[in-house]
Amino acid sequence: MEPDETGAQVSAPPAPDQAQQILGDRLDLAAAYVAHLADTGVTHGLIGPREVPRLWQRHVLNCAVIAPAFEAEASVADVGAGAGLPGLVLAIARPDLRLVLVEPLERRTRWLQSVIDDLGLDNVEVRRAKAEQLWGTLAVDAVTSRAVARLGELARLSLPLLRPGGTMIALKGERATTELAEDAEILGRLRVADTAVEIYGEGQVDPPSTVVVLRVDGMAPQLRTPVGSGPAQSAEKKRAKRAQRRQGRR
Ligand SMILES: C[S@@+](CC[C@H](N)C(=O)[O-])C[C@H]1O[C@@H](n2cnc3c(N)ncnc32)[C@H](O)[C@@H]1O
Repeated sequence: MEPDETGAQVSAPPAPDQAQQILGDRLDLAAAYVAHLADTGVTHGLIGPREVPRLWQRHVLNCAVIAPAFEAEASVADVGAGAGLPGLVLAIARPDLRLVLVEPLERRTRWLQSVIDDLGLDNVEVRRAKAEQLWGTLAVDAVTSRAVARLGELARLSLPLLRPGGTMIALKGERATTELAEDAEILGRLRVADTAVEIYGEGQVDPPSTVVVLRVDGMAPQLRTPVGSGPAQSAEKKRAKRAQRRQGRR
């Protein structure tokens, strides 16, 4: 941790070359976003205070390295945007993209909007809703997510937001391959035609970012019942709760 001159915790800056290489001329905007995260992001309960020293390495740069995954000028919905990870980072890193941050909690959507206004970003909007409430109203090129649900449930929520031929890109970390195998049955019911695990940011961030990429034949069906309440799902919920406790999120 790095106290500033007043003793407050501040975010450890990335190595200049590393951040410059990843964010280029968008680095100043990213730094302004990190400053918001470290300040009102913490006081408003969007990010745990213990995350502050690692905002760059563990959160912002890990999200920024997936920016090359998107086609030029693609429309992208970030499901469960929370504090803007990865959606707001992508809007910063790729001004050609059009982002929709989908987040049901009002406290979070208000904070996101205030940060967007302060940064002057014009390629991102906030929608206060659950993903499933937007089925049939959004048809985007790509849907992203991080730390929202395990893969099967995430696919159920996200795939109906895609246009035919669109791509779901989920930041999944080391459990990517396991969840693909464990949730194969529900992915089949959702008409997933192609699956891949891709690594971004090798040699740029440690660890590099692992994403699951899903493509559907045509439109995915809208399944109203949440996926799974079996042992795997319960284990995932426990993992998510432990992670939230660790991060001190409310
Ligand atoms: C653990 S947070 C992760 C936030 C952010 N993606 C990150 O990586 O820090 C999960 C977020 O998903 C949101 N969420 C939960 N269910 C959702 C749903 N059905 N549709 C959209 N967002 C949802 C929650 O409100 C919360 O902000």
